[in-house]
Amino acid sequence: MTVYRHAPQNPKGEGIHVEDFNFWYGDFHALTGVNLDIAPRKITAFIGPSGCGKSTFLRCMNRMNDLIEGTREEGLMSLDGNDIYAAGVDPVDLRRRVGMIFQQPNPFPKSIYENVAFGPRLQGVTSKGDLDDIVEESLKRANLWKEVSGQLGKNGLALSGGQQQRLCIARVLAVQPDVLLMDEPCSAIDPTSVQKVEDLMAELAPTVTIIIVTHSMQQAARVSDYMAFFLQERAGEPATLIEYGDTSEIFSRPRDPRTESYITGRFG
Ligand SMILES: Nc1ncnc2c1ncn2[C@@H]1O[C@H](COP(=O)(O)OP(=O)(O)OP(=O)(O)O)[C@@H](O)[C@H]1O
Repeated sequence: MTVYRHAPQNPKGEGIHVEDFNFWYGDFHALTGVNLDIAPRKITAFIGPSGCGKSTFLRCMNRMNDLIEGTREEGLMSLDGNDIYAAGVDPVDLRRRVGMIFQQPNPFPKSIYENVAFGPRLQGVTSKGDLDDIVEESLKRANLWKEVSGQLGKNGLALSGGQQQRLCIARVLAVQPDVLLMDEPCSAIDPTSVQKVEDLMAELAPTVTIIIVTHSMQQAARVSDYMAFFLQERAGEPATLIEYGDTSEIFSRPRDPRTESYITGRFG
């Protein structure tokens, strides 16, 4: 089954383009016939019931699933016109351009400074002045600078959960990604921190393409420009994209009755 749904206007061919994409974990066909274009420098939310492949699809976008043995994909997925699964693409380089934030904050057991400087150092930045500037700018972009500027030597793990999540965001921003993948980034942090992460997403969106997996319809409504609804209709069958479009339109006029059932809380 191939489902093609409304794609945002994207005249320059930028952003992530997906065509008839399928994905398998061993024999299990997890995703089928996904077609969509992710708008550059906007916020797109992936929604759907548990197990409908949202995280799987997100992880395909920076080839994180390559790290799981026995996985396989078919179809096209490109970033700014370049096939990310083409031979010769270095997944490590791809993951610098397409950074990821997980549900559980996962700072390194190092200082705040070293967490943020880690990626730039790997990229060959050695000057202390340059690293200081990158650390400060990244922490500012992640809305954490004011809280930690006087204690950059403190262990990242000693921060609160919400601060740790923003530290992880600063660590990703330090290598200047084009895309930020966020897999339920707010489900393990307190409400005040949720607000800070959502504010920061809005601040970053003009420069970074953001894709967020969320179980919260309220969060999807608050933060996203576009929304994609995934569904696995029957156990054992692959999930697929059911509806995709402008968030406010999907909430006010869903085109598919299954989307309407989900957003009105009738299942999932
Ligand atoms: N590493 C894995 N190996 C095998 N199957 C997997 C693996 N990860 C996920 N799956 C299966 O793929 C399907 C999609 O899972 P996925 O985690 O992508 O869904 P999801 O929509 O993100 O779910 P949730 O909202 O609960 O996080 C599920 O049937 C899941 O059991």
